[in-house]
Amino acid sequence: MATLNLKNVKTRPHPTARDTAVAVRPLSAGETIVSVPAWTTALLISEKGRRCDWCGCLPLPGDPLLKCGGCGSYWYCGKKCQLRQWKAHHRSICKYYARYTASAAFQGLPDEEKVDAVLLSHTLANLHESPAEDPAREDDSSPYSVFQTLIEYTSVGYSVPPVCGKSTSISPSPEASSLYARFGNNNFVLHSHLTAFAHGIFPLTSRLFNHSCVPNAVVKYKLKEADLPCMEVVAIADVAEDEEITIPYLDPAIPLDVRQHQLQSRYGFKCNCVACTFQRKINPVPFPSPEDLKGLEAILRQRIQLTGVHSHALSSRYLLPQLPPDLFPLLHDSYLPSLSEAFSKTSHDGEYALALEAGLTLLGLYSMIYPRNYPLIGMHALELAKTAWNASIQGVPGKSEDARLKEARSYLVLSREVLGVLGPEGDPGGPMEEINTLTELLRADGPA
Ligand SMILES: C[S@@+](CC[C@H](N)C(=O)[O-])C[C@H]1O[C@@H](n2cnc3c(N)ncnc32)[C@H](O)[C@@H]1O
Repeated sequence: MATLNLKNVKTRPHPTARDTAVAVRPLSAGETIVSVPAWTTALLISEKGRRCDWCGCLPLPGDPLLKCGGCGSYWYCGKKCQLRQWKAHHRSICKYYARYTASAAFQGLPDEEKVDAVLLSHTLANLHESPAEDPAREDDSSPYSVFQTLIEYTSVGYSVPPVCGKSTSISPSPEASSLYARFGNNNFVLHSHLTAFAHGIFPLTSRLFNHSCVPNAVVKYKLKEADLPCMEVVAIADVAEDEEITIPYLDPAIPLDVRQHQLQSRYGFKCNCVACTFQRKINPVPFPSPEDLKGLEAILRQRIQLTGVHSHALSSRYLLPQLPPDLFPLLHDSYLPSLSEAFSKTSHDGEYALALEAGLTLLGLYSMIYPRNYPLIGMHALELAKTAWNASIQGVPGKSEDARLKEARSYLVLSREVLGVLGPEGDPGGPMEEINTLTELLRADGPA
């Protein structure tokens, strides 16, 4: 396929990744770079019967999902979603689905692969079912054509899962093999408020965006009844014209070795982003001794300098490579998980003073590891705001009620700013609604 040239982004050759996406014009944090409807999706096993198999929406209260009368295993918001999925692929799957999912070949797959097996079945059925509507084989910008140009999965030893349909053969067809060869390193896990609910194929996004552990864009999903989920790639930093646009293929906070292994085995490349390069240079780091830890954590909290006004309290530059050597032990693989667990446990147990201290330390660590405006920072700031609010209600010693409320407000402002850059996504409600509710409660509690 030739280079792509869209409104905000185009492809440019890359020395090792074939192509990369660059901005066609300057982009601001919060701008949607591309909007790509799913080609096909498949719900996670845990979400079956909970949301619509077509549009991914949750049912409205008092309006249960409609079950497919044929297979009894697909659920829809209503007739419109059902009809659309029927035409897209369900009519060639429905009567074989029960036999397929009960088969030893399907049952033997791990859950994640079961979802990909169903996704492959949907995709193949879609190709066979709608040739007239699918301009695929001629139109070079159709999802099918773009998908066929994607880089193949290089991992050795994967096998093509069984496909649902008339044939009971477990040997994959050349078409199934060719599609599946691009699944592992190109497909996406759809999420709502950072919680996964489906796997999906978005060929244009796969064709465009490379990975970085310090990305300047992230993906989110918009859900609308009767439409397939739509992916939006959103800039989380200002991007200059011609600058590369990258997204995270995995959580940049995963320990370096695990991250590198996953990027190599699943995507076939060695990541040379600024975070990996720096972490490779300083690895291995010692675990901080209990005596040192208290002092290092205090420094981390000071570095945040949460002024109580806005996210500009967090630096706009990516600071990890400037980390003073004294603080390197905080990058030990087991430190972040233990700190995160300490925060969850203490806030769950109502030990709010301890939770607020651990939570602020964790915010300090996140702000070093993640780029500014990374959604998880906003989610964590919201948790901290709720914890500070609870501490104010409980009259937790150590600070006055007013000081706790002020703390809650400052975390809330940070959370709103960071999640505001991402904008609305996923299911209704979620963090933005929680931020609005808490803002009202805090307003009722007197002046800032
Ligand atoms: C979803 S595609 C990205 C688009 C791809 N560059 C292309 O030209 O079609 C994923 C593949 O791109 C390559 N890739 C992505 N990020 C990379 C990076 N940071 N460094 C090197 N290769 C990368 C890998 O081959 C990976 O399997």
